Parts: sequence; structure tokens; C-alpha cells
Amino acid sequence: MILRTDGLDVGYRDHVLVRGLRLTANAGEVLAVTGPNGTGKSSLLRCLAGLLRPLAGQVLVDGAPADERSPAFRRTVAGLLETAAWYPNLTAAEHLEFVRYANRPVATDWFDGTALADRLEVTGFASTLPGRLSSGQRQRLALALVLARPSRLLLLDEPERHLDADGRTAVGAVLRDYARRGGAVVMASHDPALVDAAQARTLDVSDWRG
Ligand SMILES: Nc1ncnc2c1ncn2[C@@H]1O[C@H](COP(=O)(O)OP(=O)(O)OP(=O)(O)O)[C@@H](O)[C@H]1O
Repeated sequence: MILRTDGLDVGYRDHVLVRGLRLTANAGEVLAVTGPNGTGKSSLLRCLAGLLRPLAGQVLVDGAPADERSPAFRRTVAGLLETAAWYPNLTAAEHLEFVRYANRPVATDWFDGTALADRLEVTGFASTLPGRLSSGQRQRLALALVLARPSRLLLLDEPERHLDADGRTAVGAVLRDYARRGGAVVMASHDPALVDAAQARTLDVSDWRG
């Protein structure tokens, strides 16, 4: 088991969004967190990523509390939760090269997502600067960059954002294969087609309303 939560309360001060959540994500599994707007999907993802402290309970990754400052946690978890940051003067291909180079020392020990990243068809705009990409192309690049980082647990907030129907299906298939190679994916999603393509198990956060 890669990820486990027990008795997890997620929210802000006196505003509990999710209460007592028990969740697991195993190697080989894609878990889709669903539910209406404002029910706490993004907040839950931030909590799993160690970016928002739980109001109660624990998030355990490989048995240790989620902690962004831990090198082991950072080697295990890769995420796309907010808008990606770009180097305005690096092309799409240079972004990918940079991320691969920066992760080179650990790339042989951990999951190598290079082949998966290549399936997002970044090649079509490889020499374009981020400021000149369409929002869908930027989303493909952001996902390719996350996949290019070695990881065993992917945390994604609405990966379908800005993608056309083919792009959503492609992302679903890539996530399915990431899991098949031994990773686990937890994603918030509003897109049943993506959830289907990823063969994801679903968890409706509104069942755990605070
Ligand atoms: N930093 C914050 N401080 C206080 N409240 C917040 C903060 N971020 C989000 N919230 C509130 O928490 C609630 C849940 O927000 P969240 O973004 O987690 O929902 P969501 O399920 O991801 O929604 P959507 O489907 O619209 O993306 C909302 O009422 C939101 O206003």
C-alpha cells in the first residue's frame, strides 16, 4: 500500500469539509475523487500532498506522515495541484529536458515516466515557448513534466482541464499505464470519460461530508 489515510478531517479552521475519511491507494490503482463543486476535492488532494495540514487524523505515504520537506516523500510523490509555473524563456522540450536532468540522480532507482510523458504528444509544440502555447497544450506539457519526474504516487487535480476529448482519453490511458507499471494515482475529476479511460475506482467526497 502506497497511501493510506485514517480518520482524516480536511478543512479550514472551524469549516470541516471532509470528516473521518478512510482511503487507501495501492500500487496498480487509479483512484478518482469525485463530488460536486466545493465539497473539498482540491483541499483533500492538498492534504494528501502534505501542503495542507489535516484537522484530524493522518496521511501516510509508505507508512510515514506526508511531509513535503522529507526527501523520501518528494522522491515518491509527484503532483499537479495548482497552475504549473513556467520558465518563460525555455521551450516545451527544454522544460522536459530540464526536469529529466534535475531528476537524473534518482531516475534509475525510481519509476521512469519518460515514455509515458512522450505519449502526451508534446512533440507537436516542442520548440514553442510556454507563453505561446494554447491552454490545452500547456496542460499536456504540465502533465508530461509531472510524469517525467520519478514517482510512485501521482496526485492530480482535474487533469482533464482544457483538454479536448482525445486528450482526455490519452491522459486516462497514460494514467492507467502508470498504475500498471506499479504506481498509484489519486486524482480529483469531474470527467466520467477520463475516469473510465483510467479504469479508476471512484470515491465520492460528499459521502464523507463534515
Ligand atoms: N485556503 C482556504 N481557506 C478557507 N477556505 C477555503 C480555502 N480553499 C478552499 N476553501 C473552501 O473550501 C471549500 C472546498 O473547496 P475545494 O476547492 O476543496 O472544493 P472542490 O471540491 O475541489 O471544488 P471544485 O469541484 O469546484 O474544484 C470551498 O467552500 C472553498 O471556498
